Amino acid sequence: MQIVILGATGQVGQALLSQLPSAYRVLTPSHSEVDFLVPGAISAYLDQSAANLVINCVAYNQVDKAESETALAQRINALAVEEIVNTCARLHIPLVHFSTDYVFPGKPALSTEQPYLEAEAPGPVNFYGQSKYLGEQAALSVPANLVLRVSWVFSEFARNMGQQIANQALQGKILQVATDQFGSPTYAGHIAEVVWALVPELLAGAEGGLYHLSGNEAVSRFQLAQAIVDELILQARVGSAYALVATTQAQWIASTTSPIAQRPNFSALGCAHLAERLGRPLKSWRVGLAALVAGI
Ligand SMILES: NC(=O)C1=CN([C@@H]2O[C@H](COP(=O)(O)OP(=O)(O)OC[C@H]3O[C@@H](n4cnc5c(N)ncnc54)[C@H](OP(=O)(O)O)[C@@H]3O)[C@@H](O)[C@H]2O)C=CC1
Ligand SMILES: Cc1cn([C@H]2C[C@H](O)[C@@H](COP(=O)(O)OP(=O)(O)O[C@H]3O[C@@H](C)C(=O)[C@@H](O)[C@H]3O)O2)c(=O)[nH]c1=O
Repeated sequence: MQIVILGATGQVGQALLSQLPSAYRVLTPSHSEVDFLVPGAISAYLDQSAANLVINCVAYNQVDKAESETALAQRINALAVEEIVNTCARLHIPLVHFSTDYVFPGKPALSTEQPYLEAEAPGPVNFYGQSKYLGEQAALSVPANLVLRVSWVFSEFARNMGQQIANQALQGKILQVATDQFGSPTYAGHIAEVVWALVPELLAGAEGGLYHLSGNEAVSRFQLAQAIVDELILQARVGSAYALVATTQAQWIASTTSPIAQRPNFSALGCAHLAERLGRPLKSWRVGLAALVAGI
């Protein structure tokens, strides 16, 4: 079986490759080989690929910049996804695609809120979320396609918020982190595990659908950063006296000079639906902390 992974240099792409089951041959075209900004490039590549399944990890992920670079975000997160969906449908092969918690407007910033379920109405509050919403809806127009909404992804691969926090702490910088934004962190290695568990069903013709996939626990940005610092201390990478400074989103926005997009206050994802399909509970995001820190 031949699988095409688009965006294999990103953190989810690298996690998928690091756990690639030996049963599959994989093609990983580079950004320049299949540039999502070039209409027709994706279909031309997939047409000659002899793929049995496509996994799309490409995204325009810069939440703040997306507010001004709307055409770029729209092209990569929505229009290019439509092109993948149409090509996969014509070739009669399934697509695995990723969406985000930022399709939701957010609930009040309280750790006691119930995580979002798939049945709840989206309503993005920023352009990144809006473009991802259009992309996921295009993918879901074909029943064979699987869309996994993931959130606050971190890993030992590529650039991500977890690495940013760890690097700043390692440099001894004072790190101010918001206590009033809640979400569910997701370890990219766990995303890969789940994808490879579901691929055999998809290849056998099972329906895809929409599922939430996260580390199954709502925490604040501050709690996530604290967990990373605790791991740095545990691995003796920073001294035990290192302390984070609690802040609020409003203070964080006020302290930055560049324009900031609005973000949901609480966007944790509830994963019971996916756990049922997998026949096992989702793993905690905390399983990825040791790998994150060891990789820096
Ligand atoms: N990161 C996060 O916190 C979250 C991510 N997601 C979703 O998960 C999925 C995977 O994200 P993640 O792995 O973090 O993303 P990354 O930002 O780590 O990787 C993005 C990938 O897209 C590629 N890419 C960017 N622009 C183009 C283009 N014009 N043409 C072709 N390739 C391009 C990059 O290639 P190169 O590096 O070579 O330029 C890279 O391989 C995405 O759908 C994302 O929206 C959802 C929620 C949270
Ligand atoms: C870097 C930093 C962030 N923050 C807080 C404030 C702000 O709300 C939020 C922004 O951080 P980031 O820019 O890293 O996060 P952001 O880019 O908004 O992260 C999102 O990325 C996209 C791709 C997704 O799909 C989402 O699931 C989510 O992971 O974190 C701090 O409080 N202190 C800091 O030093």
